[in-house]
Amino acid sequence: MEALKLEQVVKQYGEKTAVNQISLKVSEGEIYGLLGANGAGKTTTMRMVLGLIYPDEGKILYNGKTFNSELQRIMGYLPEERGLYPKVKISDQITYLAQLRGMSRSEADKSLRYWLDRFEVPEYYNKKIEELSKGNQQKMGFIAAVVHKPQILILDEAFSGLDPVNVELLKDTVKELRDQGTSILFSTHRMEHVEELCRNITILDRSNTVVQGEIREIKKGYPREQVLLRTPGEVSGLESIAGVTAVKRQERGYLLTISEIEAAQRILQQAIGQGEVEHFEIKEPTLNQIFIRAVGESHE
Ligand SMILES: Nc1ncnc2c1ncn2[C@@H]1O[C@H](COP(=O)(O)OP(=O)(O)OP(=O)(O)O)[C@@H](O)[C@H]1O
Repeated sequence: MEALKLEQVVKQYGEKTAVNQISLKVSEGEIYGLLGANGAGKTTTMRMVLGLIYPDEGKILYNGKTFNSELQRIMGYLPEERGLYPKVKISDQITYLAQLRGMSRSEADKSLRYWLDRFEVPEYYNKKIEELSKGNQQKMGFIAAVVHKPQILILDEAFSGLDPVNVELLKDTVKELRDQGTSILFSTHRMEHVEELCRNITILDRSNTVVQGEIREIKKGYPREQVLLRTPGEVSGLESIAGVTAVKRQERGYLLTISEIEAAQRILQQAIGQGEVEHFEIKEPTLNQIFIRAVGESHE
């Protein structure tokens, strides 16, 4: 049974449909990517899952059951905008939040100390949020979302404002939580993070689902139209090969765009005919390219 299941969920704000019939399933121990352009309906969907707002139509099921207030104990949320109070001591507010979600004071304190140690900032225990940098505030928001060991974790732009070292730290943490069985609904505009973390995704565009499924399968449905060629020297005549529509010179070779897969063999032959080939690759489309294409197409 899925930890989280949305069936044909609709949310209206007056005349405006913010989310139009979204359906998706998140298994136990899965990171599920919820993607979309600005205003596509991601935050609205997450807020419905959290029970902060109610769907106008459709169903949301948690381990097969509909929402009840007890469920708040098993859910954790890192909102896109910071949700912690700037002037309250970190230990006070995070242990308070954990207690609201069913932990005892001492369990909450132990869990907070574990996370502060894990992020190598035990000294933040006595600090206020306003005393921290933006990135470190984001890390405290993350701790507030996971301190009570939620089974369902909702992360809205979890890595925004973090430097590359902290992005890696949080990514590793998210993977670890997944491996421990947490079901994670993950929203971001950074496609490379989705490629690394998620198996299944939904791409929303202006409240509608435009792409859905396993990333590996989705990619098979898009043509492979880029060829990477690395050669020590120059290769002439690439532009005039049949099926080649663009040639970009790169640091150590070329990135070519092709309109038919047969053009790839012709490129390879042309390059071999003129000397050594260090690397040749027909690239599968990136999620970034798929996103731009899917969202672009739905606007046409
Ligand atoms: N409280 C509200 N009242 C009226 N309209 C709303 C409300 N909240 C969201 N909307 C509208 O619903 C649509 C979806 O918004 P939502 O915040 O879910 O998008 P999003 O995908 O999270 O966008 P972003 O990537 O910019 O965070 C938008 O058109 C937004 O203007």
